[in-house]
Amino acid sequence: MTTMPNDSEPRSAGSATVEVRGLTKRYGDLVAVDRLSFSVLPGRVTGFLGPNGAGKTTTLRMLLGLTAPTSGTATIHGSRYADLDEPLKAVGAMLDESGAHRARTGRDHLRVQCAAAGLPVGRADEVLELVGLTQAARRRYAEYSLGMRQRLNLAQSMLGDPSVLILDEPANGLDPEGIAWIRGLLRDLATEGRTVLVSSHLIAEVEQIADDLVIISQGGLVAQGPARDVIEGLDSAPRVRVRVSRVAELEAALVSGGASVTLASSDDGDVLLVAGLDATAVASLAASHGGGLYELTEERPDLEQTFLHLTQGKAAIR
Ligand SMILES: Nc1ncnc2c1ncn2[C@@H]1O[C@H](COP(=O)(O)OP(=O)(O)OP(=O)(O)O)[C@@H](O)[C@H]1O
Repeated sequence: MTTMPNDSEPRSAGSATVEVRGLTKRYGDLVAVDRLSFSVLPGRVTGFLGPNGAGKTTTLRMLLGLTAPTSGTATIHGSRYADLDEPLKAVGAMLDESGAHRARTGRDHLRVQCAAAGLPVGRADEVLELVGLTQAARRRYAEYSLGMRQRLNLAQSMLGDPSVLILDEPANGLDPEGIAWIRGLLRDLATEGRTVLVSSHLIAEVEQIADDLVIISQGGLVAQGPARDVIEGLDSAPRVRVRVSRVAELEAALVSGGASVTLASSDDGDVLLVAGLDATAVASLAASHGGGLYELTEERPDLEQTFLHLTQGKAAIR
């Protein structure tokens, strides 16, 4: 896909290229990252997930040598970022803004970056093409939409043709077409053998693209592993919603039948939310104990709700 092969870096799947071990960051009394350990494999897209404030950016900044850990280690190809021989070829990063001057064109911004990094200036046009900004290359940064700025930021991270990409919320500001595009690009980059670590606070955003997931909450690890296994491990079992005339009697029968029951109110009166029994079992108990049956439906919590519940409760599912 790119024209600057970097033969010094491994491109085949194998052992982890990013390793985080016991990583901790304290700001006074606040523990932003708490003894975090995880590994990221080459040739795969790894989604780094957590709600706002979970510690994702702080972790990525420590990986990139921008924030000093309180304790623990974060390495790329076995070295701390500061010890990498050719950091721009080893790692491309996208954090916050690109730092582009508002009056400068996107192309000139990248050319300046090339010159500063000792890369051929022609590389600027290659990465602009890669992110679909060729048409806008000569427009000033001030005129770029948020989505275009994200693309330029991504182009900048690709300048050194890095084998590891660390991207903080790259889909922010992109429209649905842009999101589909970035998914395709990340997939291609991983297929080329690169390590792609991409953060998000929305599980749905990375669910379709990530091969692996690392989920954190309040600075600590909640789950990590192949995305399919992690998602299957989330408690997304359906629950049954039932409305009857004899609510208390049915509730008692459900509980003695082994269900866990939550009483909620709705516009139509009290409703029982039942987990641990399927709809047929609930219907049968409702027929014998509930009196008049007004409603019985099966609800499957959506993935985002399950993720929020998991990270708020910080229940470990490893
Ligand atoms: N420089 C700092 N000084 C003090 N506290 C900080 C600093 N940087 C981050 N924090 C705090 O550390 C915690 C983790 O923040 P961080 O930005 O890493 O989370 P995040 O998961 O990236 O969230 P978001 O998606 O909102 O950026 C937050 O409580 C934040 O307020």
